[in-house]
Amino acid sequence: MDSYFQDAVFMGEPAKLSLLPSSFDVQFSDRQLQIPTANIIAIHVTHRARAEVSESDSRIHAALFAAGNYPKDSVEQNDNQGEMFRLKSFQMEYTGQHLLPCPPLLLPHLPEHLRLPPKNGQANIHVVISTFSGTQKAEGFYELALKPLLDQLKVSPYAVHRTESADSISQLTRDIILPRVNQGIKQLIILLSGDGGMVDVVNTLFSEQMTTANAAIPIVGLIPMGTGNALYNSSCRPRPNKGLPATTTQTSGQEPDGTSEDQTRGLRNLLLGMPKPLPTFHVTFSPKSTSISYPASSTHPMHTPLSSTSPSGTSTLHGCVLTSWCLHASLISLSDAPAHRVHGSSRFSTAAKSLLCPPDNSPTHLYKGVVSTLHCDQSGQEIWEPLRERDGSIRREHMYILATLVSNLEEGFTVSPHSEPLDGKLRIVSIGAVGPEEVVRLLGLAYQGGRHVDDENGLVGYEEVEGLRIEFAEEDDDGAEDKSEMGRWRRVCVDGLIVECPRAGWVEVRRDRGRSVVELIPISPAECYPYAFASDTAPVATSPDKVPVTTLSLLLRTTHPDYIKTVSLLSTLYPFSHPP
Ligand SMILES: Nc1ncnc2c1ncn2[C@@H]1O[C@H](COP(=O)(O)OP(=O)(O)OP(=O)(O)O)[C@@H](O)[C@H]1O
Repeated sequence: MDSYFQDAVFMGEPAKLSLLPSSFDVQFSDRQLQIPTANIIAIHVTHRARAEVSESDSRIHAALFAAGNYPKDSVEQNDNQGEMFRLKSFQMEYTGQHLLPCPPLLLPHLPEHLRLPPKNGQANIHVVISTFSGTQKAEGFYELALKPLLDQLKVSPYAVHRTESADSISQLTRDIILPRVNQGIKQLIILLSGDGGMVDVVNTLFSEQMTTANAAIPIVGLIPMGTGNALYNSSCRPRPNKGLPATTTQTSGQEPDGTSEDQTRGLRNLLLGMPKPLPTFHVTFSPKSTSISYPASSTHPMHTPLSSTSPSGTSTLHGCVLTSWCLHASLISLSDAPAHRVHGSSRFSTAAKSLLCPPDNSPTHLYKGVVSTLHCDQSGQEIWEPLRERDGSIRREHMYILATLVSNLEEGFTVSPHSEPLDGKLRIVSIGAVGPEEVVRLLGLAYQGGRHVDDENGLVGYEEVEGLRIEFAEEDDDGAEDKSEMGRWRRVCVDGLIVECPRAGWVEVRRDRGRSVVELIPISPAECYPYAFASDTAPVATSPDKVPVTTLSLLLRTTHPDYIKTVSLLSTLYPFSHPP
């Protein structure tokens, strides 16, 4: 294989460096170190030498940050849930005229959003740790990976906020972020959470007054700490099934070698990505709709009336991921119930089982109502059209209804394969009255890169729409043992929030067309051009009076075979110091 080599000193020891599509290689005289490219956060130029550096002394100094996840008590575990992450730096120094040839990962200087100065003594970079998200790993990730990275990069002062209740992120947004937004002060929120944290930020900014002209929309850098992380998996990392261009360093016909992966959990995007407006939608609920939650102390759901500012009594929520009804909404709602929460991460499968094959042997529920989609014709005229059966009749029973702005609901579940990161297009996925085996088969195809939308039997509807309306024809479920669950078939999910509509109620979803309230740092340029590391890439020339010092940041995973290989080498050279 043709490759580019750079003579170097790596942690004080002579070595040859090369950066290939799949790995960063350090070749010592007696051994080799290989680090997967997927774990590289960035190569950071921290210093450029003065003009007095002579041509004969054109050494380039570099430091390498490495971070990895490892089991809590140094015990190897095989599931992702048990892993923790950490960051580590390595110093490199290399000679010659060229900077390490990896422009997509090169960070010549900190991006503007990490250089936001404090104002009146208050930091404008906020780290928000959602302590309950996912399997509660956000605090550990902050301490072991994010904090050391921010500190070593010497980013502007930042404030750290930890959630203490389900309302913490909304409160922070309302009390601290929003007033500064209105003063025109640019802020960065580094959000360690699942989709729920983003929904709280978005809804608070929509619900509170954002004075128009002067408002400075906050930027969000998302660090995925939730269960599904739909927004992150759709907009902030490349999809595994998306093909990448071949390069001269690849043997013809070879699949890309894991290079499309980004295992840095949002840290690479934070350093190398450019903020983009986050598309959103709004959902209007008929009067008397209630949000559903399960308080820790109770096995019964709590119904809280949605607030309404409309004279007609309707309520509005905003979202950036999805609105669903039928199986998806029931699944999210049921899996949150205490009876299923006790199953931990397998609560979704136990909830799915009880919905598809009810324990009392009753048939799988088919959801009753009329669902219409909204399109605009060429003159901008709005046209509502109900979903129909093949014979042209209006469809009145449904199994799966989901409108989404994103491609993936979790890493491997591609619900909307045509959705591109932040493209702002609302797409609906619909399945009519099919049995449990069929719906399992169809949704299984979504795990194969979204093949369900091309189902040969034409059972899956998939189209881009402007909006969606559901008119419920579900009566109360008299069979429900718990009377507070009687309206369960009229529950809708908006980005994880569950709302129950009254009998004969309705829901309407529309794309937001106005100004975004948040900018998201999406997929980084490094992900778009991962093969620019290849040998045919022209190295970045550096004149002798511009000698950069760089930092290479890596995130390593203990369970990845490459990591185990790498760490066994690294640990003999530079032992990790485990936290107390
Ligand atoms: N200290 C806390 N006490 C109570 N609730 C909290 C606390 N911290 C966070 N929460 C709530 O926990 C929920 C976490 O949701 P989030 O979406 O971040 O994670 P998730 O549901 O595990 O992941 P995803 O939505 O990606 O599947 C949010 O509703 C948040 O408000």
